[in-house]
Amino acid sequence: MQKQSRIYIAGHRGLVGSAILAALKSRGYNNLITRTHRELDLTNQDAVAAFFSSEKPEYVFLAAAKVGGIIANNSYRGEFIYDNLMIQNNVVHQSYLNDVKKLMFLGSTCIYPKNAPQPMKEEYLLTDVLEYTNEPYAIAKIAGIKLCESYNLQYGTNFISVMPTNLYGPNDNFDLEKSHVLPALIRKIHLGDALAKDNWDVIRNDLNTRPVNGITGESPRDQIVQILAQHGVYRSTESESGIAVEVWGTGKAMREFLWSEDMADACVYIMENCDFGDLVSTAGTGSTRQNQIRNTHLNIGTGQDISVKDLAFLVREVLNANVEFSFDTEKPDGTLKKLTDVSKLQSLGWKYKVELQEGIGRVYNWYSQEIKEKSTGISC
Ligand SMILES: NC(=O)C1=CN([C@@H]2O[C@H](COP(=O)(O)OP(=O)(O)OC[C@H]3O[C@@H](n4cnc5c(N)ncnc54)[C@H](OP(=O)(O)O)[C@@H]3O)[C@@H](O)[C@H]2O)C=CC1
Ligand SMILES: C[C@H]1O[C@H](OP(=O)(O)OP(=O)(O)OC[C@H]2O[C@@H](n3cnc4c(=O)[nH]c(N)nc43)[C@H](O)[C@@H]2O)[C@@H](O)[C@@H](O)C1=O
Repeated sequence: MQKQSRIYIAGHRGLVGSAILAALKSRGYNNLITRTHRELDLTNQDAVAAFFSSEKPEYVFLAAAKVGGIIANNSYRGEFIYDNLMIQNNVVHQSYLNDVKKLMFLGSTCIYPKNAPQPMKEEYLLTDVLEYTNEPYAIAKIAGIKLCESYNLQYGTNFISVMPTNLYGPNDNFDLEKSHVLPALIRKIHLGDALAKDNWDVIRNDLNTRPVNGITGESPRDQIVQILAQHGVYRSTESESGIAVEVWGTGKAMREFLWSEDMADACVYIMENCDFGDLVSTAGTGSTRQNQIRNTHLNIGTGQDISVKDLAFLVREVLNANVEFSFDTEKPDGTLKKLTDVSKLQSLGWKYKVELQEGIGRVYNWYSQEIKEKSTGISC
């Protein structure tokens, strides 16, 4: 990529897209193309075709998708499969028709079988059944990998698929129902600590920044207490601090977390240094060659994981919060372990930098700062 190349970042306001946009800007790329969801609905075939033919991007980062945590994936199954298939079909196909030089498709590690051997190598794709809670999303993502691979093989395109582990960072989704575990725990523990201290300014500012089911910081206290309890933050005589924060599932599920800016760094690094041809260049002949071509996607992760229970303890420690935890075993655990094997990416020369504890501190600072700015109207 040249500094003046026309680079389209689809999903530039999201967790990953915003980090990719910042990473490109900081490296001096100066011809960046963005559209919000409202400006360009990527599920709309005609709109996407018109956009590509007028903007003619040379490089594409496809970080737009329907994304959510375990309950959102399980509840909105139709939307997760339809939106993601439509977005990726439209963007990948128009990239081919408009001679895009290189495209990066973002998948997810949930493409691997539920009981895949650990750590999960790229070659474990399509070797067994998927985790049911996110099967529609995973099937859409697998279709995206195969779309890129098939276009590369038939049309000679240069489309690369990466499979990131669970990500976190600024601009994440902190919705208490639809978000992923790390932002959900940060927010619940933040609110629980404020409730323990009877710090209503903190609670009200949080709800004014992100209302919960229509309840804002201006709502009466009893309604606020009720809505927090519905989302697993409540007063409890059984806990020492007087506050319980509910953790979904047994707490035994293991997850691997990567800081979003590290993820963006990896994406730009791969786009700058790696082509589809490099990923198949070591392919042999016959069935060996076919197996190699089948597994040209790249895992992106840290190679380290933590149980959900220990994650809750770690978040509490970083936030210095005074809450106890209860476990809602009616909620699903999902895949019990999904640790990425990152040896392929490391052999290409990339490794993560930000450790989980540091990242949690950084994202909490971002979260607190955003609440401060929105509640005072003063931008720092
Ligand atoms: N978050 C995670 O832990 C992980 C994410 N990934 C993958 O990384 C990618 C980015 O995820 P993440 O940043 O977390 O997601 P976010 O939900 O934070 O952002 C998604 C972005 O997609 C845009 N978008 C969604 N639907 C449409 C649409 N129909 N038309 C146009 N734009 C749309 C949104 O636009 P707008 O802001 O304008 O509404 C938003 O900017 C996805 O492919 C996801 O599957 C993979 C593994 C883990
Ligand atoms: C990125 C990834 O994200 C999703 O898969 P997931 O990793 O299962 O998602 P999650 O972050 O929501 O949960 C991780 C674990 O954490 C537990 N958990 C505890 N307490 C809360 C909680 O309060 N909220 C949430 N969301 N989870 C909680 C939860 O029960 C589970 O055991 C899919 O989109 C998948 O397709 C995908 O790609």
